Amino acid sequence: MLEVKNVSKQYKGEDKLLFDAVSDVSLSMADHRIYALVGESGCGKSTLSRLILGLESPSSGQILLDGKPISRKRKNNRKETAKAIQLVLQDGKSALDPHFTVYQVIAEPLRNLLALPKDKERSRVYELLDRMELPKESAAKKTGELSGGQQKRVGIARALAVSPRYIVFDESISGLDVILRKNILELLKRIQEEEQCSYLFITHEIDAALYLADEIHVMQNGKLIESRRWCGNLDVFKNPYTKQLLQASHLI
Ligand SMILES: Nc1ncnc2c1ncn2[C@@H]1O[C@H](COP(=O)(O)OP(=O)(O)OP(=O)(O)O)[C@@H](O)[C@H]1O
Repeated sequence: MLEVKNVSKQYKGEDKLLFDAVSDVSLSMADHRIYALVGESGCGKSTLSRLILGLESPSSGQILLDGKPISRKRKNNRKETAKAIQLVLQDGKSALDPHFTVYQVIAEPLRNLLALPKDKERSRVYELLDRMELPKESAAKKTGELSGGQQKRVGIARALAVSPRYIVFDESISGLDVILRKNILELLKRIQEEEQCSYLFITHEIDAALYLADEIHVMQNGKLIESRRWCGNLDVFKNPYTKQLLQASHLI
């Protein structure tokens, strides 16, 4: 269980005053489920994802993995957290070093976190390429030579490599055309069923959240304003802001 308990994060704004980028957020993530965090740009989604990954510390509150606080401060803790929770970033181009080959990018967490022998590492990389529907030959390509959709698949393969229990997707489908976006969403759904991991799927696109998630959490100005189990009935959403998001996506 991954638990976000009354977490706040303050930053200094341009006026030098502190403000809450994330304000008193609580969220429990069980195993084998998909959670979506939906909200507009600047509402605090990425800040919350950095806190969950232990890349930053909360100003107050706690993030607990199986009851223990998440920390990347010590090397051992960092490795344990990274094995359990992986991140897929929005933009394949900036998330992946364009000079590295696809093989190097996917093998890196296997080396750093699992220290697999070379033959096992190789077979795992090729297995992941296959599952991501990427051709074998792409292993030798530099990531900068790939299309946007292929870069996203490499980013997902890299996150999956160590079989994490949780994967945080931060705007991972934005910038794709409609067909690629649908393909990636279908792929994510299938992978989650196969791997039985949990996702925190962070997006400003509520329709994508509804396609994937078991639970929808809506964020505005750093706060969670509505959290619902998604049962396929849009009437469950009561908050006017959520309704605005649904209207903007032509869902109501
Ligand atoms: N390191 C930082 N220092 C100061 N302010 C920050 C920092 N990181 C984020 N912020 C501010 O905190 C608020 C929330 O930002 P955050 O990036 O978490 O939002 P977001 O919902 O992920 O937006 P986007 O989808 O555009 O990335 C914004 O006002 C942002 O400018």
